[in-house]
Amino acid sequence: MWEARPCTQRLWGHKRLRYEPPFGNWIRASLIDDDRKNLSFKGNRLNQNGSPKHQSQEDATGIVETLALILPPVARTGEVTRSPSDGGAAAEDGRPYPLGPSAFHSLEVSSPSNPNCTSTSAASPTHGPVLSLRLGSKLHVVLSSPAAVREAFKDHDEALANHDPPACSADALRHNMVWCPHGPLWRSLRKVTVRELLSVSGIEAVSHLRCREVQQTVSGLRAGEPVAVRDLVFTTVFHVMTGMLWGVTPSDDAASQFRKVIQESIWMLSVPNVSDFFPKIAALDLQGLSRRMKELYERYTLLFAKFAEEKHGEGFLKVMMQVLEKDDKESFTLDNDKGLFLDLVMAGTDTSTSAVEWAMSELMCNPEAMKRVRNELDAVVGKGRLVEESDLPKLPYLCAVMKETLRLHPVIPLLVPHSPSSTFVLGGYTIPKGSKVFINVWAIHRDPALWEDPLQFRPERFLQGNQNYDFRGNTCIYLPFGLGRRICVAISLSQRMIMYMLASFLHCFDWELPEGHELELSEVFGIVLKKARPLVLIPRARNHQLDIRTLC
Ligand code: HEM
Repeated sequence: MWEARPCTQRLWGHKRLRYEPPFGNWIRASLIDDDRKNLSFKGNRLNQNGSPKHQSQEDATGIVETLALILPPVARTGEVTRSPSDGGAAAEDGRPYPLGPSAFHSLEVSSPSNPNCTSTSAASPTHGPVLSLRLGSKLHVVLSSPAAVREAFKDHDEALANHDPPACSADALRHNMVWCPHGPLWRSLRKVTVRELLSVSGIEAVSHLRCREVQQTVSGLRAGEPVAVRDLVFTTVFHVMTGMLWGVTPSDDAASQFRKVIQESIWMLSVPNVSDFFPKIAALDLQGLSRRMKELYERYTLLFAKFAEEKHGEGFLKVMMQVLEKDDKESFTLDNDKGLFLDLVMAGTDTSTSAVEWAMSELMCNPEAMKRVRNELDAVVGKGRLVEESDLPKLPYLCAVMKETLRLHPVIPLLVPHSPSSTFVLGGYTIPKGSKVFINVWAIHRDPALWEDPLQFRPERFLQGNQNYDFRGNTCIYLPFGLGRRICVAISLSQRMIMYMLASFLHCFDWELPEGHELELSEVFGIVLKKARPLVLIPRARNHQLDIRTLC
């Protein structure tokens, strides 16, 4: 009845479910359900002229319905509950209302790119801006319009201040910032991280580190030799992060072990886990993911101790040790430090890597934009020296390229799922405590009612200095870093790293595709939205007056 096909690859970007419990085949079979394959994320199609075409906002439902694909059919009640006006059951006194697509028909939002244009039902054309899916025993809610998101985070910010930790992270990752419940521990961790590491002065203090790593990467490139952009960027960001945190660039062996831990942990967070849909049987750990995550965490613990020993704690670790020693008001321990460091490397590497890979891909598809970036770089930096971080504020077009990339390819397309700590009413519908709330940023960023030509890569739209497009998510129209209390903690650092890497790559080299390679922009949907096929490019030396290889 079930036939194995590489459908899981398209959905989650992994070749197979590696940790297969006794129920492995059963779970895999459900991922490959033939009847539902049309609901899966389709990948980008080609235009008539052969250039890659982005998926339209109408395909946004694909993201949502992809959620429905991840459960075994027996458990998937799968209903998309409709509001009364769509024929759904009306709410009765005291009972939770069904969630439905018409909830926001009366709420209007205007578009910054097109002020005359208003969006009502906004981003999810098939099911509307608010919908619910019952997957297993857990209610999933997806918000797909700025109005819905604004009401949720304006009026119910506190209730939505918890992330919903995946079952496999149970023991291992609960000490860290991303999954820690909203409360004194989370506040302490966030406060110290921002104050000591990610404030303007904290970021400035380690600019030499970013400079060293980026220059080393650039000088290691050989003209004419193909490189996988993803690997190149991952290694650079990874070294920057470890340098910032431990004050040490790990030896090749330790780095490769740590990298495996990071990549495997990220992979596991994207694997559909039965325990997430049936929390009552989570203790059985049917897929062995919790056990595997625990093993990874133990491996990481050894590496953490090794790095700390090597340098007796420098970088952020040194600061955290001092805080631990002198400030007993802070309610965290060395375990929290350990969790926090893992968190920062995990949250920082894959996201920044994906953003740079997407930006390079888009620029390769859009020669006009590429030319404009080049001209800007040559005018500001010239040909006699390398880019420096202090050049970045003078590169507005490059900044617009980064913003447009994060619009079309938000690297965390549904944000980290939030879990209401109390039941609240949103647009007339009840969102129950303990449900799982996703914000469909991907759909909002492609809504034609909010963006002119939403599928076109047009960095110019960000050049008007419109405050609606800042990274704080205040207007709920542009939210690549999320919004509210759990907004990304590293917005400034990410901006710097992404722009600096792009500027250096594009200033030093011309890039071309290897012969026979086609440029395509298909996406793989997971916790991080990645390019389905890694981008491979060949650097060609530019007409510079400096020898890049002699720099480091
Ligand atoms: C392109 C780069 C990045 C993007 C697009 C991005 C995006 C996000 C998003 C969407 C969230 C969740 C917000 C929410 O749930 O509402 C988040 C949270 C977080 N990010 Fe980032 N991020 C990036 C880079 C980084 C980097 C470089 C670091 C670390 C140095 C980092 C650390 C974190 C942490 C710790 C959280 C959890 C914050 C909390 O729960 O309080 N991120 N990020």
